Order: sequence, then C-alpha cells, then structure tokens
Amino acid sequence: MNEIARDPAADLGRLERLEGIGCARKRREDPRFIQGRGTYVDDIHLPGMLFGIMIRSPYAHARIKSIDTSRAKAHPGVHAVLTAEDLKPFKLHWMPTLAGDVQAVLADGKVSFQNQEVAFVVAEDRYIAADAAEMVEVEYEELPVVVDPFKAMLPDAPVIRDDLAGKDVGAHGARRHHNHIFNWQIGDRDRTDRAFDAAAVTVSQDMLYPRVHPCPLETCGCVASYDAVRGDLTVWITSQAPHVVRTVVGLLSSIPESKIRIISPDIGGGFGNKVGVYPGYVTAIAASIVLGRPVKWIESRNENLTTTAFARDYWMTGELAADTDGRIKALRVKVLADHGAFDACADPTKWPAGMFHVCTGSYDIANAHVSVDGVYTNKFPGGVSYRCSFRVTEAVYLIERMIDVLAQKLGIDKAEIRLRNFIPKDKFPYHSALGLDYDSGDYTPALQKVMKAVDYDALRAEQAAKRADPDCPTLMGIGITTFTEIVGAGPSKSCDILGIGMFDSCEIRVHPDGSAIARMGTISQGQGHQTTYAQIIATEAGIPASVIQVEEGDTSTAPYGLGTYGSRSTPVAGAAVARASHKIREKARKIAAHLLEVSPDDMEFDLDQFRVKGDPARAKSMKEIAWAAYNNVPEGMEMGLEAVDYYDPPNFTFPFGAYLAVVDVLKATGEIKVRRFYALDDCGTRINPMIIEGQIHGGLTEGFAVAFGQELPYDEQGNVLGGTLMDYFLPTAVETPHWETDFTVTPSPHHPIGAKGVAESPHVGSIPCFSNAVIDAFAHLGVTHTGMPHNAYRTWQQLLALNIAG
Ligand code: PCD
Ligand SMILES: [Cu+]
Repeated sequence: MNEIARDPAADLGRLERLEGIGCARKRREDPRFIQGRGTYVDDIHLPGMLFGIMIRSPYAHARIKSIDTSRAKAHPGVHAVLTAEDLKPFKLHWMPTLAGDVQAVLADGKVSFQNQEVAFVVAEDRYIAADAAEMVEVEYEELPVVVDPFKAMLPDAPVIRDDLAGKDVGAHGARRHHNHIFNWQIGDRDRTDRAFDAAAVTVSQDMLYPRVHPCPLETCGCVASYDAVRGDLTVWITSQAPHVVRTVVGLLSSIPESKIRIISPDIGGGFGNKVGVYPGYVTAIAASIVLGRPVKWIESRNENLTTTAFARDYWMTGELAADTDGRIKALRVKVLADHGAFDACADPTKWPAGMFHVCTGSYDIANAHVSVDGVYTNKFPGGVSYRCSFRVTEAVYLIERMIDVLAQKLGIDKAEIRLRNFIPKDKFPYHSALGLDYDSGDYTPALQKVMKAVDYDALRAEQAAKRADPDCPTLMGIGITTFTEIVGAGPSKSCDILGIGMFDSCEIRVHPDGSAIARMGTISQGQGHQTTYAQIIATEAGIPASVIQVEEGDTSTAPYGLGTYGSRSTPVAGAAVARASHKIREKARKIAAHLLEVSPDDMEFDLDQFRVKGDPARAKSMKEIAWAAYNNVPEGMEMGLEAVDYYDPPNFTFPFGAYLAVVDVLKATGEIKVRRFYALDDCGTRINPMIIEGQIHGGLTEGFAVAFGQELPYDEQGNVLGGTLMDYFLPTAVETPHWETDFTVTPSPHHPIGAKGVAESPHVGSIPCFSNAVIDAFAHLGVTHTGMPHNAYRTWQQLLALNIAG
C-alpha cells in the first residue's frame, strides 16, 4: 500500500491514470468477446485435424458382452475406433480421479451409469464420426440399477464397483459396504451429544440438496496435437486448472512435463465444470499419439449435462440444540453424499467433503459434530463445486435452513435469532468448533444495514396483514441469510491436489518503456482477470493498468499455479500479484535512489514515482526507472525489472454477506414471484466495484436457477431426466428478478491488500435465502421445510396439501 498521506485533489489526474484498486474500470476482455473475436477451443483448427466422438452406454448398469467395431472401422473417413482393449497396452483404460479413486476412461467390461464412455470414434470430420458411431455394435447384459444412496447401502444392493471387490479401505479410510466410499467425521461427538442431552430445545430437519449441474454456455472439449518428430504434446483445453492437467497428463503418458504444453484459451464459463480431467480428454490425447494427427473432441450439450461433473446430491440431516431464548448450544449433522459410480469429487485431497465444516456458519456455536458418508450409485461421477468453494453451498444451505427451523419452533423473529447468535466482532480471529480459523468478520452491522434498507419491520407488518386476510390471493414470504464463505484454497499445509500444494503464482516483467506483462497460474473463464490483476499492479507498483498485459492459461509461459475455482484467484494469485509488485517496487526504489544519488531509505513511493523524502520535487517516475533498469543500475545489481512470486496463503479468507428476499406465492397457480432481492456482500478490499457487481448478479442468477428450477433427477432404471435445456432450467433475462446490491468492507488481515474472494458468495448465500423465503410464506401453517427446486408444480402440491390452493 502507499506509504505516505495523500492529498486527493492534487493526485487526481495521476491516480485516475493508474486505474488501480477501487477503480470501476471497464473490462479489457469485452471488446473481443462482444465482437465475436474470442478464441475458444472449438475455434482451433489445425492442418490434418481429426474429430473424435464418444459412444456411450444407454444403460445405467450393464455388463458388456461384446463390442464389434468392424463396420465402423471400414466406414470411409474413419481413422480409428478405440475401446478399453486398445487403451490397455498403454495402461490408459483407467485414470486416477482427484478424489483418490479410479475411473474407467472407456468401459472395462461393464458400465455403471447411463451415458458412460464405451468407445471413441476418430474420423475426418464430426459428421463421419457420428455416422460411424452408429455402426459400432455393443452387446449389453443389463444389471439391477440403484440410484438412491440409501438403497445403495442396503446389504443386498447391487455391487456397482466390481473392481473394488475385497477392498475395505479406500482413499479416505475404511469402507463398511461394497457401495460405501468413506466416512468422514469432524468435531467433538461426545461433547456435542452431551450438549444436546442438556439442551432446553432441540430441532431436527432432513433436507436434500438435489443433484444439479454448473451448465456453462461452452461445453467441455479439447484439441490434442502430438508431434511425433519433436516428441511434443500440445493440448488446447477448456480447463480451469491447466497446470494440474499438465501434471496429470505427464503422469499418465510418461511424457516429461517439459514436453507437454497445455493451453486454456478463452473459456465460455466454467463454474466448476472444467476442473476435472474427463475421459474425452484422455481418448483425444491417446488418439493423437497413436495416429500422429491432431484430434478434436467437443461435448454436446446432452453429454455435458449428463457426464461431466454434477454438483451437490447431498442428503443432509441437521440438528440444533438451544436454550429457550434461541441461543444455540450445539450443531449435529449427518450427510449421505451420493458420488455416483466413481468418486471424482473435486476437493483438496485431504477433504472428502470439501470445506463442509464451515457449516457452523456465522454463529458462535460451541459444540458441533459432522459425519459424512460417501456412497456409490449408478449415476454419473463428479461432485464439483458449482459456484462454491468445495461443498460450502451445501454447508451454508444446511445452517441457514436450520436457523430458520429453530426460529420457527421458538417463535423468534428470523433476523433477531441471527443477531443473537452471531460470532461477535471482538472474537475474531475466531476458532470454530469444527476447527476453522475465521480470519475476520463483522456480521451485525451488515444485517442491520440490510434490514434498514428494505424496512424490515414494514415488510413483516405487511406479511402479518396478508396472513390475517383469508381472501389474499398470495402468500408472502421473507427470506434471510447471513452466511460466511470460506475461499482461497489454500494453505498448502492443509490443501493439496494430487500432492501439489494449493499455492498460486505471478510473474511480472516490466519492459524498457515502462509497460509490463504479467502472467499467473490462474485462468479466467469470464471473471475479468485481465482487467483486475492489472489494477493490483497499478496500485502496488505504480504502473498504469492500461499498459499492463495480463496473460493466463499457457503452461509454457505462465508460472505453475493451481488454477481458478473456489474463488481462489483473488485470495491466492491476487496476493502473489501484490507481492510480485512489491518486489518490482523495491528494486525500483534502489534504481531511483541510484539515479538521484541518495540512499534508498531516503526514497518514498508516491503513486507512480519514487521521490526524495522532504524534497518531493526530486523524483523519478516508474517509467524513467524502467528505462534505467536496462542501462543504468547500481553497481552489482542485475539488469532488468522483473519479479516472480509463489504465494502460499497462511489461511483461507472468509467473505460474508447478508441477503434478504421477498417472494409472493400465487395461491391460484403455485407460481412464485421474487418481488425483491437485496444482497449485501463483504469481500474486504474491493479491487473493481463494477466487476464485483457483475459477479454478484451472475451468482444470484445461478442461485435463482438452482432454487427454482435446476435438478437432474433419475428414474428407477437409471435414466437421467433433465439432460437437455428443454428440461434443465437456464434462466434468461426474462425470468431473472431485479437485484439490489450493497456492501461493507472488512479487510482480510492476512492478505497483502486485504482482499477476499467474492465470486461464489452470491450463489452460496442466495440459494438458502430463496428457500427460506418460500418456506417462510408457509411458516404460519406449520411448514418447516420444502425441497428444491421450488417450481410451480411442487408448490401447487403443497398448496393442495394445506387446503389453501385456489
Ligand atoms: N475483493 C475482490 C474480489 C474479487 N474481485 C474480482 O472479481 C472477480 C472474481 O474474483 P474471485 O472471487 O477471486 O474469483 P475467481 O477465482 O477469479 O473466479 C472463480 C469464480 O468465478 C465465478 N464467476 C464466474 N464468472 C464468469 N463470467 N464465468 C465463470 O465461469 C465464473 N465462474 C464462477 C466460479 S464457479 Mo467454481 O469453479 O464452482 O469453484 S469459483 C468461481 C475477479 O475478476 C476479481 O478480480 C474484486 O474486484 N475484488
Ligand atoms: Cu461446492
């Protein structure tokens, strides 16, 4: 940060020119996006490129008796048809997952979910490949299907994973059943049980967070190009973690990482869908190596929605113990987590339920215990963080629903019960009962600001009047959430992926003319990193953002980083950007001192220059210093002006928010109208307020989609329903409500510029807020919970059951 007191009036022009932290600078990436000049994976065309298409299983559970590829292979234009047998010599028919399990790349003797990958056809173009795919004859023998995680754990449930027979220990400890993956517990069970036994009041609620999908506009895909002469492998891929992909490809192929180049070009949304490594990538790479030609594989929408990365599917039971004035004594949680046929959850290695243990929320709860069981079913694998930092959405949903259930039981107002239980400001840093250290928070003023802005008392009065009127055509509901997020994975002592610590990185190179290029280990999928990282450098190193080029996603040029998901770019890479900027600045200080013939200690940093303390007229601008770095540096100093920083954060950051929703349920149809939504977010230091607002609008819209429409249900035969956009709800501007946003600023004490992540907060915080609002509309009728999505059909059933429809 700047070292000296500023006179804002005098600095105005220079400050504006920098476009640094706090500036609502327009997104640098938008001109190319809105003019159709972005470069996405499907825009890559290489000479001699072939196309691959996956052949998938129509059955959810079946033995493969035979695969006849002869007709397809004979079809003109077809170059190869790969099956598991073809991959076996290369040991590529199975691959490791991020969760320590293995997953079939191409089905090895049996299929365990509908649309599982069975064979890969490679042809001159996509149409020929599609025709040939029809000619592959697969003979299946159907097996009994289980899609319900409770039934999967019954003694006589069908065995989903034959390959694990006899293994009673998995990557996360003991397995107690053939479909059991792990049991994970945290907290003090005995103390929590005792607190429950002693409590005046207890409540319990079952809730399902249904299976959903991130559904980015661009589906997953890659172009793999192996150059047999040079021995180089280049892969363009829609990956949120290109360096991790390079390491995985290196491990699988035994090609040294130095010969592998992974390029994530422009990405049309990730939302967690593009964290994992999928069979299509492996088969495209294998085909390119075998055929010596580039191979492109791009998912269809149906493939995207039904095979790569679901989210949630958490069957949760929450219990709270409290005294009669609503002060919470203990929290107890049990979860059955449906992971599908392979455990491909994208979580840091040591955390099979991610950061679910943030489920004590914003509340000072002395005793807590959580137990999560992971289970195999005949559904597609995944378990990604759909706009949420590793199961935080599930955790926040649980606690925010439970607080409402408790309030209802005790007849305490839902805002009031929150105010009574907040972690007080003076308790930060706060050590939670489930072992997390919350870095900072200030919850009471945030909630009070929202209550004032919407005139909470007037809303409750209106609701009371409507409830008293039997002829009122609507039921009015008010939902509140006061959530705490945990983002910025993570300290490498507690977080790694495949053994690599979850640090991140930045490299800055300042050119002789004072312009600069910066590269990071993260990768924007639409977040606007090219705009915002430059702002950090502008403020911290005094170089105008307009002359800073930000580049991400090419493993041959960017320093190693763990990628962009879990709102970690600002907390982790953003800190590396600030620290690399400081290194640049310190070298600049010495060069400036040398040019002015004073001691470096006598120099002070001043926006975009170094000046002599007490003699501000004597100064050298960063531009002059950059030039000098290439021709006139102090004796013994290396030429050039560049810096690299690898940042291993000491802790996560804990952004928070207070949200309020008002909904009207139409008694005549069961339709629900979101009348008002007020979102206050606190992400510490705000780098670009306009981008933050855009991120919040996006996250709220996705939250609205989940709460009111998105789900991927299965029928008894294991057919996935919801695999097209006819069934899977993607809101447009037409359905989306109007959002009101607000903020407070509580900087992170351990982040170099005090910034916390923000992008996932609106999703995490809004979903329980919508549910709380909908259920609040029925609260006076004794309803404590209804499941998502809150669509008109489900709500209509509820109205009928209560005898108030019409
Ligand atoms: N304080 C602060 C914070 C932040 N910021 C900004 O904002 C943004 C964001 O950030 P963050 O929070 O850090 O985050 P990131 O890491 O970057 O990102 C990630 C996220 O992001 C979001 N958002 C978005 N957007 C778009 N457009 N697209 C996409 O795809 C997406 N995705 C989503 C998701 S889902 Mo996950 O993956 O599930 O885990 S995670 C996620 C960027 O630009 C930055 O810079 C600012 O300004 N300030
Ligand atoms: Cu998550």
